[in-house]
Amino acid sequence: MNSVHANQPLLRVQDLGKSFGGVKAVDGISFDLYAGELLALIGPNGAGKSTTFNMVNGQLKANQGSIRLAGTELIGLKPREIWRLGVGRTFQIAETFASLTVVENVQMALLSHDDRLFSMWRRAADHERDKALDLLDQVGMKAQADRPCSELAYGDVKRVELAIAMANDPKLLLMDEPTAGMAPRERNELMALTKELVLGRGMAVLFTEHSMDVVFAYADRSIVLARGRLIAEGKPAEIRDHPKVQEVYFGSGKTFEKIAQQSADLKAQVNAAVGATA
Ligand SMILES: Nc1ncnc2c1ncn2[C@@H]1O[C@H](COP(=O)(O)OP(=O)(O)OP(=O)(O)O)[C@@H](O)[C@H]1O
Repeated sequence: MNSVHANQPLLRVQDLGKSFGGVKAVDGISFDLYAGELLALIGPNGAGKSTTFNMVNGQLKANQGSIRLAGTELIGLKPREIWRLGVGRTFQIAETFASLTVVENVQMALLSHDDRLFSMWRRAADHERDKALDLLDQVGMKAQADRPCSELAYGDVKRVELAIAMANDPKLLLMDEPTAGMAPRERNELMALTKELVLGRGMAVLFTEHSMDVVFAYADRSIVLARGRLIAEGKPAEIRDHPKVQEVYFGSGKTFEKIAQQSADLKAQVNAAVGATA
């Protein structure tokens, strides 16, 4: 399945495993992720998605296997070291500083990247404001730079979170349920923007997602976990038609065909309405 890629993978995960007591939360999974790709990590509840995610960002230490970023082994490194190597992640709304303005939030992130101390905050108001504005421009939020984050609509907060994640100039961005709690139109706009950033910056995104319409519309490939094992990998159509996926993931009567059609309809409507490029 990876033979179409001429280059080396940015992220190479091999035989990765993690147990909690007797539970094998992740049981020997392997996958590759290439620059310029959005890879969805999907599967039913308890499949091992969060555990996998947290091993990649260093919050959890793997029991077995290997996670290499551009050839560098990440297992054993601290989360901050992994972040410094270029693995970023988006943080939820509660973790932005709601009382600060939009641009100040991004400046805080730039400050952190440059390893300045929080106590230097008084000088941070001037810290790389232009760079912060440029990041906000990339997510379509420059015009709202001086508004407090607390006043923003939810979809706009998500855009600011993306700008904050970009401050570290990540090679790999991890997004945990990026569209949770969003309306369909907002979901599509955020994912279209994410795709633009991936292509524009040549980075890669690994994201978990429960909304299959988002996965089918925006993921270049998906990997499917069930009970800690990787049961399928491929493009949306390959996932949709995979018998094992149908068996373990969709016992609910909601067919892939319906979801795929909803996803295509929704994307077409949004593109027509906002002129978005996906
Ligand atoms: N800290 C922990 N201690 C013990 N068991 C854990 C821990 N974290 C996860 N597990 C178990 O590991 C398995 C995988 O959990 P994980 O949270 O990775 O799944 P998930 O696919 O992210 O699920 P969800 O979609 O519900 O968030 C589950 O059986 C879970 O109960």
